[in-house]
Formats: sequence, structure tokens, C-alpha cells
Amino acid sequence: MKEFPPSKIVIVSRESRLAMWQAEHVRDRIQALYPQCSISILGTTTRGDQILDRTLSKVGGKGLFVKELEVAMAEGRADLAVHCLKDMPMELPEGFELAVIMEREDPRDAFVSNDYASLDALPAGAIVGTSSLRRQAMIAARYPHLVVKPLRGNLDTRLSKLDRGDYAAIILAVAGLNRLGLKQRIRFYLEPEQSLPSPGQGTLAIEIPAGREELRRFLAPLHDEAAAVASAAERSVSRIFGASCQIPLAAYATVDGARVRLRAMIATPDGSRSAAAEAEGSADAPEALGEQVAALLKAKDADAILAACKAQADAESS
Ligand SMILES: NCc1[nH]cc(CCC(=O)O)c1CC(=O)O
Repeated sequence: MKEFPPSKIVIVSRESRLAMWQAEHVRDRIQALYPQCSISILGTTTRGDQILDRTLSKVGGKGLFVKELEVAMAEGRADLAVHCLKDMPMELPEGFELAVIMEREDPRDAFVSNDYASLDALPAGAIVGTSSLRRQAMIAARYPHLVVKPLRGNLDTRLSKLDRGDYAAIILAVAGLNRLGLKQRIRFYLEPEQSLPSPGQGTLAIEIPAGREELRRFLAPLHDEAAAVASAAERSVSRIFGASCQIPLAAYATVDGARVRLRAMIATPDGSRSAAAEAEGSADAPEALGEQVAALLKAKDADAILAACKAQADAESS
């Protein structure tokens, strides 16, 4: 058994401004709980950051950003890593676990533009930037007169591409903009009814090496049960559809005491086909609720939508 509470904690982080903000946020939260603890942040550049010009899903998917952080933890150079839950694969590699799901921030998508007030205000042919298939499908379905173009890079890069005129507007997560003090860039908030969020959107999670019970206990005050229940329900839907970057999938749960309402949507990237479903259940069994909503989606022909997704993806990569 290691000492409790630990006298020293190392947080490993990617060096992007958002990742650093998140690491510093967790550092400050831990420091407030344990004033005696010495907490440092170890910066690292991941392979995911180095290959931004290629489609992420083609070079290893969501896990890519995480790997080097896990290596640092496995080698004992760090105790924990902070992640956007949205970017985390459904199954963690053996030897790691998500010990903490933090309180959810704003889960909505944001419309950002210098010239237009909302998606509704964009003229035909206007270029909207997003690399999220979910957002792409939503725009294609609701605004067929707009043109969606890929948008990659960290938040500051994406905003500078907007500012230099490559796009009429871009769609980003509200949470990321808020964290970086960029709230004033938001022209319009897309409500869940307009743009159903991604599983885990707006939620931070803390990953630790599995089996470090003393560390888990140490971090427990940062855990938020309502956020954990919501994300368990949302991620259960993704797990069932084998979520990868290739499938536009939305799942958004709200928790009201002991009740959970889960809404989910699956679509083809071109927005031509989609299925939506929702159900309510007990906060004691969020995964079962996710399975129930996934079954409702399947009853609405989600498997055919999945097959159409795969066909569209194959056509694009060939
Ligand atoms: N895919 C990138 C990503 N992962 C998490 C966030 C935002 C913060 C969050 O949802 O926790 C973003 C940026 C975005 O989607 O605009």
C-alpha cells in the first residue's frame, strides 16, 4: 500500500492549450483538496498531434492521442492523465481505468462566425467547417444548401482558419471554447434538439493505472455521480454501434435525481438517412438504458444506416 494521501502527484498532459488548461484545472482542484500535496504537470507531444494533416481514423483512431500518456503512466513517470471523455475509446487498454468522471460542463455545440449570427442566417453555398461526422450529418440533413468542409487542428488553429476566411462559419464544442476563455466567439448555441451532442461531450475524465486503489480514493472527491451516470448511458450506445470516427452518432443523457433520459441519433455522413430514439430509465442502470435506446435505433433500421456509412466511407477512401 502506497502512502495516503500521496505527497507528490504527476499529471501527464499533451501540450495543446486545451489539454494544458484541463491538466491545470485538475491540478488546481486537487491542490484545493490537498494543500500539502506537491503536484506537477509533465508535458508530452503525442503522435496524434504530429499527424494532424491526415484523417485521424485512418492512422489509429481516437486511442492515438492517449497512447503516450499511458506510456508515461506505465513507466511510473506520471500518476494520472486528464481527458475529454468524448475523445476516449470505449475500451481502455489493459492496465488503465477511468477513475473519475468530473462534473459535466456545457454539452452543447457552438456556432462560431464573424459574419453570420446562426446556421439559419447562412446563404446558399456558404462553407461550414467541422471534422465531426455527427455535425456534418446534422448540417447536411437540416441545411442541404450549405457546404461542409473538413476543419482540423487545435482550437486556436481552427479559429484562425475561420478568421482568415477559409470558412463562413465553424461548429465547435461550447465546453472547449469556454475552457480557453473564448466564450465571446460563440454567436449561437445549438440546443440538443438542433444538434444532439456526442457521447461524453463537455465532460472531463481522469485516467489512472488500474489497481491503484489509494490513488482512486485520493481522487474520489472530484467524481460526479450524475455525470458518470449520463456518460455510462451515452457510451453504452456507442459501444453497441462499435463507435469509431466513421459513424455519425449522437447520444445525450440528462439526469434528474434517480431518473435518466437518454436521446440518441445515428445517421449517414451525408445526412440522407438517420434514425433517432429516446427512452427514460433508472439512474441505477444507465448501461441497460443505453442498450434499450440502441435496440430502438436498430428497430428503426440503424443497421442499414451503418452499412450505408461503411459504403460511403469506403467510397471516399478508394
Ligand atoms: N474532438 C475534439 C474535442 N474533444 C473535446 C472537445 C471539446 C470539449 C469537450 O467536449 O469536452 C473537442 C473540440 C470540439 O469538439 O470542438
